[in-house]
Amino acid sequence: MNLTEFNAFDISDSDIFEESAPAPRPAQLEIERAVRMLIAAAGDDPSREGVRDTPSRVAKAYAEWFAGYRIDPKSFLGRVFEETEGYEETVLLRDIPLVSTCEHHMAPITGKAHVAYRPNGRVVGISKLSRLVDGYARRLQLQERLTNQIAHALDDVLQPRGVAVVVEATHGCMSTRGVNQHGISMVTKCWIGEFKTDESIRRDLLDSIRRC
Ligand SMILES: Nc1nc2c(ncn2[C@@H]2O[C@H](COP(=O)(O)OP(=O)(O)OP(=O)(O)O)[C@@H](O)[C@H]2O)c(=O)[nH]1
Ligand SMILES: [Zn+2]
Repeated sequence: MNLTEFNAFDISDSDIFEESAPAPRPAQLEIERAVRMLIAAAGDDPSREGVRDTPSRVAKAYAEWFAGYRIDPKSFLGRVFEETEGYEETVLLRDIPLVSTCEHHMAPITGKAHVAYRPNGRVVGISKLSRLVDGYARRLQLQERLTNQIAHALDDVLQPRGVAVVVEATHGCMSTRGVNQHGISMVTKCWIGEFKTDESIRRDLLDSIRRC
């Protein structure tokens, strides 16, 4: 897509969803123009003092909310450590804060992810698990896809004996519009390897997530 020819209504799915090579994004001024249109559509006056700078703020916010299109989250797992002293039990990073955006309504998804793996001689720095979650979350997402992407990335790179990802999140599109229901959370899970085949390992993990 040529930026100089950009029209806000011409973005196609392939422009947005190319996995490894994200498409160029609309220029700042084009985003601001679209946001002014949305302010007017909401029924307000885009030239009013209070909202005059809102389009540029929203453009900046987009860069944060959708930073995940600019990176390959798997690259965070590039550094692995092999001196694990034979540690073979589950490694769990619990309660990773999650901020994402629902692809159906562009409403916030907020919650927590729990990411676990059973090492096969190699471990990663635990902060990289948080970065991995954030990298996939900062895109337009379905919770199911997000859960699977995190798990399969960890499995591909680390090739551990098992991977488990549990995501619990609330969807703004349910709490602020539509059914307008608060206090609901969606729970999604992905089990790979020993977490899928061994029920006691899975149960032990769920116990650890609920509280050590
Ligand atoms: N499975 C799944 N559904 C989601 C997710 N995020 C939002 N949804 C749902 O996506 C659905 C979209 O349904 P539609 O009927 O096309 O849209 P809608 O008319 O706005 O639906 P309502 O939200 O029921 O008003 C809704 O049921 C949302 O609750 C998600 O991560 N996973
Ligand atoms: Zn939604």
